[in-house]
Amino acid sequence: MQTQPAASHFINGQYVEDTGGEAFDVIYPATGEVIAKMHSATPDIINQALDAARAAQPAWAAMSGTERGRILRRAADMIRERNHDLSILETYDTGKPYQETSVADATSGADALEYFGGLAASLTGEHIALGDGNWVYTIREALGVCVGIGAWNYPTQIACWKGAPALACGNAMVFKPSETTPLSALKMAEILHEAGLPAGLYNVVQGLGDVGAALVVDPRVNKVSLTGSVPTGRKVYAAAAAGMKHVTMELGGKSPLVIFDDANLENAVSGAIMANFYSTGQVCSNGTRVFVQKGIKDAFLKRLSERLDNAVIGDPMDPDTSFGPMVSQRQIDIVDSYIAKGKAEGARLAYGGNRIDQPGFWIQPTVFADVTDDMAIAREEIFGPVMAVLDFEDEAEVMARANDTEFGLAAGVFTNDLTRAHRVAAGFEAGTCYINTYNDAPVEAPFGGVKASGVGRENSKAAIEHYSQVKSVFVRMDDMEAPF
Ligand SMILES: NC(=O)c1ccc[n+]([C@@H]2O[C@H](COP(=O)([O-])OP(=O)(O)OC[C@H]3O[C@@H](n4cnc5c(N)ncnc54)[C@H](O)[C@@H]3O)[C@@H](O)[C@H]2O)c1
Ligand SMILES: O=CCc1c[nH]cn1
Repeated sequence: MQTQPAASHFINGQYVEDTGGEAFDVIYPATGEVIAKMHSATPDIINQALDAARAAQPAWAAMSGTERGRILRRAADMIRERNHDLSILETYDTGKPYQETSVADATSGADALEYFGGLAASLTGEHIALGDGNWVYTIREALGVCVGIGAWNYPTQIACWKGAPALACGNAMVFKPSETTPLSALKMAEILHEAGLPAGLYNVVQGLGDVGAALVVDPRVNKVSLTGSVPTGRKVYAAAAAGMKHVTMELGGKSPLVIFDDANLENAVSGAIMANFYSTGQVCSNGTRVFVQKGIKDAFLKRLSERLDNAVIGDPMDPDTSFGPMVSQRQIDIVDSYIAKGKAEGARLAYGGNRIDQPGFWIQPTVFADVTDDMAIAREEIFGPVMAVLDFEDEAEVMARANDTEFGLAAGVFTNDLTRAHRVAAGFEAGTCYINTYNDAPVEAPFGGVKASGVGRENSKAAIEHYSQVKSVFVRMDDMEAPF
């Protein structure tokens, strides 16, 4: 497959290059090979993208929602038709196994375009009756130019989760993918334009944090949506606030997964695997603090080890492979440092813990048992395949401990006690909660965090609130009065 794109950026409906921008390599995580060479956006490239977005947006907003939606839904169909090639590209970009990318990346992007394309025609205001026959109507308006900034773990999904609602509401988008995974957003831009999106409405510019920062402060930008870490979120939120811009912040987490001793063991182990090892542990909502009630602890750890032995670690392009490499040298070094901290702090290494000696960024799925709340591996987001198993005695105790964190992205519970399940879900300080399941993220449901994990919601009708604003128009039918 040709992994080198025609140029680094996609602006005003076409590929654009500016070799004056700092060069950077795209690495295939499974082998460490360079698969593309890109250039970071120069100030001129950023200007071109924002000017194109600004110029194209009013006519797009003036189109009917039905027309806008038709284009988005056409793009969704095209993504599905090309799912195989897009999934291979996503695997090159991220290292995630094709077994995953073929069902969870381009398809998730297509779901978002289909869902928001379907909603576009029904984005309406309302009529509000006042006294004496007077009334107010509301108009749901686009915000203008939206900037999307992506993380590297779900590059296609993030490009679409931000682009689809933005475009459905009549906005233009300038999207900056993560510098680690810059390829697939360009494909999304290509497909959207092939589907009929007018030029200038979905632009992709490449670069590191400085390019993102330049976009956030630009006065032509009305809204910023970031998917990234909490430290980056704090900077981007502050910069956006200075310009009084709308924001969505999809940030990191250290989510709890609570397993009671009445849970179905096999399902609980499946939940813990999905909460820690899918995408080689690089999922924002991962339940990496696995609280296991003492009565089920030994059985849980035994069955977890048996199931982990079944992981197929190998060539990510092989459809049988279920566990791939980490995304980058930087990320595997971070994970390694946390494994060292876990050992140093006295946690018991129950599974894995070693790098796999081959080119690329390979590490074993890793489980620490006997973890305590104060350990770094229980408090800080690792963003890799490292599960921390903590013991607990009762519900009140575990709820206090589960919520004792600055994060609040997700939380899960496994139990067969119906009332306890709902009580626990209600008590979690988290934006996305799971009962007897983990890490589902369908477009129909709101997704996002509370506390330091974020502001706003992606997906579902809730996202519309974050990509549009409401104007109230007061109408007086009788005479207007004044005091003098
Ligand atoms: N809540 C969610 O939906 C969600 C989803 C995926 C990933 N994440 C989080 O993302 C993190 C991993 O991704 P990452 O390592 O790419 O995160 P990161 O914060 O390092 O980078 C995210 C993006 O922000 C850009 N950036 C960096 N500094 C910036 C600045 N000052 N101004 C503007 N942009 C800037 C980067 O270039 C990148 O595109 C984890 O914390 C993970 O939990 C959250
Ligand atoms: O990485 C965060 C978003 C997500 C969660 N599950 C699938 N995608």
